[in-house]
Amino acid sequence: MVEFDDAFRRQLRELFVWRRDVRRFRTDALPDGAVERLIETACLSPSVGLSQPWRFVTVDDAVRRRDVIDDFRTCNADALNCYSGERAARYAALKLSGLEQAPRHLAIFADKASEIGHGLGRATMPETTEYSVVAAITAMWLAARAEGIGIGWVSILNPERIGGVLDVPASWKFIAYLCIGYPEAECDQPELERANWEHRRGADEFTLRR
Ligand SMILES: Cc1cc2c(cc1C)N(C[C@H](O)[C@H](O)[C@H](O)COP(=O)(O)O)c1[nH]c(=O)[nH]c(=O)c1N2
Repeated sequence: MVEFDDAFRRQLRELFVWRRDVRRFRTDALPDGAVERLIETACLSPSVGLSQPWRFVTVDDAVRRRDVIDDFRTCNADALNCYSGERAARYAALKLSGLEQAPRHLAIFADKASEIGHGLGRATMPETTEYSVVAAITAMWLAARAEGIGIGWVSILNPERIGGVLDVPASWKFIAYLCIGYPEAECDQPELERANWEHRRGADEFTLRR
């Protein structure tokens, strides 16, 4: 049996504190196999019925990457139009993706048609397929940070267009597009907090007692 001591627990807590959503990447390449190793770790995550519905698409083709960046620009311009006044000015000043600089792009889908797991746990809650994929992404995010690798989750994208650009099966639901690379800097505070967009709140604010 493997046991974890207090020193490990303290370090694990630091890992959670220092994990960041990264938008500012160095452009130097990651070591060979780094992304593949992160995918392997992500595959250790819990999944409904052990269905392992995560599907990973590494995106290295320059044309496809450019199409994704163009889609981000379109979606981000549309998003800006949803704000007005001072909030719009603040939104416009945010950096909301590192798509241009990040050396690696990784798209992640949930396979809604997979029969792995034989439907266990999904009859009343089919959305647990997507939840399982998100659990894997969170694991990857933390595992990456433990190696000094940054991940930025980009959701300002059109899921249908991304599915088309990447030519994936129709049953794959788009979950996330990740930028992966070394961060320009490390920080223990969310970038959106530093930019005065929103602040991290304490657990009490989100906890009901019954
Ligand atoms: C599902 C989902 C989707 C997105 C994000 C996160 C998650 C969980 N985040 C990152 C988000 O802004 C960030 O996690 C919070 O601001 C908290 O910061 P840290 O992750 O603690 O650094 C994010 N960030 C960004 O700049 N562009 C984006 O499109 C998204 N989309």
